[in-house]
Amino acid sequence: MWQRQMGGRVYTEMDFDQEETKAKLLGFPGGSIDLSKQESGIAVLKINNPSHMNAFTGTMMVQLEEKVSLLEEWADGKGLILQGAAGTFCSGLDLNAFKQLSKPQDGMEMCMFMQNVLTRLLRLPLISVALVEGRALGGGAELTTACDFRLMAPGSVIQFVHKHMGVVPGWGGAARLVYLVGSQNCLKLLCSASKVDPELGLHIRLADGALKDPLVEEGVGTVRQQAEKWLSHYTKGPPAVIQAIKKVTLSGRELPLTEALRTEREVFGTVWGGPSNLQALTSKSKHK
Ligand SMILES: CC[C@H](C(=O)O)C(=O)SCCNC(=O)CCNC(=O)[C@H](O)C(C)(C)COP(=O)(O)OP(=O)(O)OC[C@H]1O[C@@H](n2cnc3c(N)ncnc32)[C@H](O)[C@@H]1OP(=O)(O)O
Repeated sequence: MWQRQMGGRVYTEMDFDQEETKAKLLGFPGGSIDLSKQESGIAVLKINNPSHMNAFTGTMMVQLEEKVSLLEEWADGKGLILQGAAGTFCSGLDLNAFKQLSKPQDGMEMCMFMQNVLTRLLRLPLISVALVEGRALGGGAELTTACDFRLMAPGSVIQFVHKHMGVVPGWGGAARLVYLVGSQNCLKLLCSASKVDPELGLHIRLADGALKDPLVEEGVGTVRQQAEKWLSHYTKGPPAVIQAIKKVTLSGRELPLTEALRTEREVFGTVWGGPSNLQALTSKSKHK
């Protein structure tokens, strides 16, 4: 159950032919998703298509799936920052691809593919942060909700513009948004397609932090440095323990209580009597 719920995807081969969808998506090229893993255990995933405000092409969807697979296997990983290239987050689906995927069946297959990938992204045993600079529009706004936390840079905007496009979120963004801000705020954001700036983001709890402007406040570091510092408060310690914390949090969030409790026991068993636990006991640590 744990493997199926936590590691698994939403849709299986019974629902759609993932390989056929991948092949179709690769027909919409442009941009890339770049992964860099740091020794600190923090990785950065970069959405890279700056000439189109980091719009998401089919190739980028396939590359995101590949990079998520690599991160699932990263034993030393603790944290992840999702960032757009060139000072902006992501302007959503590449509208050129949209023109060619406009049949409902094509749209649903793309949604199934993206829901699988973004669910796996959210379920990574890493503490993940979307670093929002510039704009996160449409599918880009949905992407921000596939991370554990959102940090907003000065002047940044998250906007669920779907209504203006005559659609609703399809990459799982509505389901995750309800979880984050509640159904009342979700309805308001989707029905108004209004802009969420850092102040509003903090108010409705879509954002977990507002970053400082390095051009205005001296010595605060770039927004990326600020995000790394923010994340480092939550990733101090050995990877096995940080990953275990993410797993018990996810199981509490996703599973019925009895299953969540069983999962918690299993995860507990992976750290109890482990090196960090024994070291803490022998050093008689005090929590003053
Ligand atoms: C589930 C997916 C979801 C849905 O189905 O609803 C979507 O994500 S749909 C896409 C939602 N996003 C948009 O509609 C974005 C539309 N674009 C804009 O609003 C503006 O381009 C903006 C605000 C992102 C940037 O405006 P600015 O004036 O700063 O720059 P430009 O408009 O000149 O943009 C530069 C360059 O980028 C191209 N661009 C921007 N976004 C997209 C996109 N989503 N797809 C394809 N191309 C995009 C824009 O056309 C310009 O290209 P150029 O060749 O220079 O004209």
